[in-house]
Amino acid sequence: MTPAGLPYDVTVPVVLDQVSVAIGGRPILRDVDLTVHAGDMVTLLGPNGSGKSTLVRALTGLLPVARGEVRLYGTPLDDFGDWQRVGFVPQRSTATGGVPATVREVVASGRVGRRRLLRPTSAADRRAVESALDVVGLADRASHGVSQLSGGQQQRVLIARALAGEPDLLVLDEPTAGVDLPNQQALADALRRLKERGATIVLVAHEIGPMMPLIDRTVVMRDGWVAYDGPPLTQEVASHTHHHPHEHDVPGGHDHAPHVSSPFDWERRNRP
Ligand SMILES: Nc1ncnc2c1ncn2[C@@H]1O[C@H](COP(=O)(O)OP(=O)(O)OP(=O)(O)O)[C@@H](O)[C@H]1O
Repeated sequence: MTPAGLPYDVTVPVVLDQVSVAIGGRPILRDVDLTVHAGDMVTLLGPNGSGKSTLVRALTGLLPVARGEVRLYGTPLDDFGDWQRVGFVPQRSTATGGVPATVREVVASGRVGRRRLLRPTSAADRRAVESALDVVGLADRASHGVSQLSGGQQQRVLIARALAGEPDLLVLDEPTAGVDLPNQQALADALRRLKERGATIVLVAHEIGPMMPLIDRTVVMRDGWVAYDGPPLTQEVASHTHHHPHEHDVPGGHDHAPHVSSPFDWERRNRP
């Protein structure tokens, strides 16, 4: 309920309302306001360490919120139970490493939220799995072990797993990091098909590449703030947010986001 006692709009997939997140007592997200409208594809850009992963982990309920509220489809996260509507593709490094499963098994695990408990897989489940494998171009590898695949192909397995769940909202955390152009193109094609079905997509990315034409809106994070929220940024402007390979070497405990001289500096909002 809103403060005025009215129900929230159930057609709006994502609302972050003044959300702050702290990790180990350190503020990571500060008073973030973000609304994602149904059917939109929104990309989150920003320098390394600016809080993009933290934001998507907070909105998928993987991280607790210190202040403010996250609502999915009009329901505060604490009360939200419709998780089968939400697909999440985590950063690759945290995913399939060492899992002795076949491609088809991993993709089929994406149907778990759609199946009734302890029921055998239905024809609809099998169709969704085969179609997802097809979309990411891995139908011919379905019985291979995931660990035999390249990094880019493993990433596509995770995407197929999310697609198999036929999500209304798909959240992807850097699916293109370290992925070659053909794999990026395959991902863009998969996302286009999902979008044509009316799905809402939130994408954390450093490289936009072939996904640029699909994007409805860009949000740029800086130091845990929303620095820009508006029309899609051109590749040229987006390139100001490039990875700096040595940032991970900087000891923690202070903000290591590099200074980026770009339009975001003067378009920044939400500063105290
Ligand atoms: N588990 C954690 N423990 C301590 N600090 C963390 C943790 N996760 C994230 N952080 C810190 O939070 C800040 C934001 O990290 P986050 O991963 O959200 O940024 P990002 O914009 O997604 O960066 P990247 O491009 O590296 O993925 C960083 O300073 C990071 O060091």
